[in-house]
Amino acid sequence: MADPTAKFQTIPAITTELINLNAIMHLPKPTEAFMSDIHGEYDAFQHVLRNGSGNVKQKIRDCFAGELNEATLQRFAFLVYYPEERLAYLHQHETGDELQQWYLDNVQRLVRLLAFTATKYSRSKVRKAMAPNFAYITEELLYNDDRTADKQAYYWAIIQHLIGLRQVDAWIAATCDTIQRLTVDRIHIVGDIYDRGPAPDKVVEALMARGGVDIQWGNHDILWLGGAAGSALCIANLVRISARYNNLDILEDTYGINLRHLAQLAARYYGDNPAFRPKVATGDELAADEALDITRIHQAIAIIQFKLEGPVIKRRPEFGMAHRLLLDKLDAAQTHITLNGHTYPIHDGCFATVDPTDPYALNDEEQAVISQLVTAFTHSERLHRHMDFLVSHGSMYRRYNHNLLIHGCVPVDTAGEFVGLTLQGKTYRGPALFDLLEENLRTAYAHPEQRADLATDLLWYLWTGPNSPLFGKHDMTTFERYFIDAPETHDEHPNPYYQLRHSADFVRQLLTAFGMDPATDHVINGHTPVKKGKSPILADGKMFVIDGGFSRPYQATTGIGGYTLLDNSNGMQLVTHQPFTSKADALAHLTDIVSTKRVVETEAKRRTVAETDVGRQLAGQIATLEKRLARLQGE
Ligand SMILES: O=P(O)(O)OC[C@H]1O[C@](O)(COP(=O)(O)O)[C@@H](O)[C@@H]1O
Ligand SMILES: [Mn+2]
Repeated sequence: MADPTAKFQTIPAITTELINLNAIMHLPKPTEAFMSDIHGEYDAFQHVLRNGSGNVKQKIRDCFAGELNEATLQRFAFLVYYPEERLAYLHQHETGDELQQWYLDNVQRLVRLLAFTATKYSRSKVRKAMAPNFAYITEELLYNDDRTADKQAYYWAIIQHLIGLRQVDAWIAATCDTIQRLTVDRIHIVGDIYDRGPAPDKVVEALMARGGVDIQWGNHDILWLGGAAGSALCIANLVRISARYNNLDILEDTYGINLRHLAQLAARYYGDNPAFRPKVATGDELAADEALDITRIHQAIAIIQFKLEGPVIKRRPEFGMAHRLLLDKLDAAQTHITLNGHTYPIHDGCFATVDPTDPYALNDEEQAVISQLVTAFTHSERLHRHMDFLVSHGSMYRRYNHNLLIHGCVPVDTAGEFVGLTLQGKTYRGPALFDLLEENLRTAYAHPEQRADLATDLLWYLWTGPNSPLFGKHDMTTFERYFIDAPETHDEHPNPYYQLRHSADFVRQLLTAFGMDPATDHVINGHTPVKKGKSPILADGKMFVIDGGFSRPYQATTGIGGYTLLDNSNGMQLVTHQPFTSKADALAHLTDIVSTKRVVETEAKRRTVAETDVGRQLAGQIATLEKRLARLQGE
């Protein structure tokens, strides 16, 4: 990276920058928000993003203490969250003088709220959070006090002009956006944006527009990255999940992946099958023929998936997955399967294309379908735009200030020793395992034309491998869950990590191994929904698990609508969100999803920028500039 101090070479320039940097070091640490397992629930995610996990309302309360009644406060809060929608509503209901007064009141309020949220930041940072077109006007409003008599006329003239020139709505929308950005400075997504819910693409678009975002890849995100990287197995898995959750239109409409060939194959070989009917949210009933089409596709792609697993498992003995070869354990009639010495009946079998003498061979039509899908995935421009963002802003784990972020787990044995993957005689475990997998992911993504190389196979390993940090279980028993009743075959055997992470000693060891401070730092995980009645705070507050069920199908398990963890200058808080009904509902009734905030760690002294990773970088710049200044002064 270019040296940020390079442009300061004269005594006055260096002095000014030193004053600026030293001032920034004393500002309070900006707020970070952590969310995970969004699983395509765009509306709920947007709501949380827009209300700053409840922080925007708190800022309004603090800024206007005693001035606004509850109803006005609520309306004003919704203006900040959804300016476009609230302005459209306003234009339908107010005209003339009333409208004029509304603008005067609300523009003034927004300026005050903006000033209030901006106090934590340097002027230059605030400017960067503004829409460039309005930066000049907004700064004039922000840094002029409307209460001093001679400024008042000037201030009001700007507001009147904004109204007169019909720019006021655009200014309001831009300013609300700035307030949202300043309320939460950095957003960490701890994995699983994709699968199960309706609009992961929109979640990615929103994150791209927002900036100040980093992502830890989740196992579901890997499927889509893998798809763009040309992994047939990742594609088969994600198409299967999209069919299962009635989300195939994301593929067709959003990413331009043509499913016609798959649908034709499916119609030829498969009929209705209760095990493969799509899961549909209550109220979203499907027409019978549509449900049947999806049920057929679901079977066709599941069988392609099980077939594709064979050659990869066989060519990668180092993955240790030979026990996942299942199609060859079916009997000749394909009505029973023998696993670990037990024979189980198969229900809802759909093996019309499986040749008992060569069960992993794709027939010609299946081969054509999967080749066409791979071509479509590797050529989808929109998918690549989204995956480029996930790759450039994402990683396998991240150390950020006092937190270590990991979607799933760090694979260990029951004694808590790191375990991993042995490739060409070398075993990768702990941080080295993460680094190996990340390096290969980047290689695979950069070379979508290579489809059977180790890097591409490792993408699938990330999804389902026994020592994948993103999966965290020994087996993914998809086949057994579709076809076998016996519940013992459905066990997926979580890694011992999930027991051990309750112990503060274990978490301290992890932190040390990842180069963090075991005394002050924390681990943040997503991935495993926190069941009703269980706490997301483990290991004496050193470990947080924030998969709270943004994913609607999992809300019955968690009983809530999601968590956000906040880390600000005063400490850490856990916000619990109630299930979100719909955006229309929220807007019609101005209902926030009720959130409770629990303080989980309080700082004795307000933390400043100096105590953050950015602060450490700034300290380096200060040292460089001080040396340069001393040299110039000595000359
Ligand atoms: O709820 P479904 O659709 O049956 O999915 C269950 C499958 O999803 C997994 O839990 C992986 O997905 P998650 O990362 O969301 O946990 C598998 O371990 C399991 O086999
Ligand atoms: Mn996950």
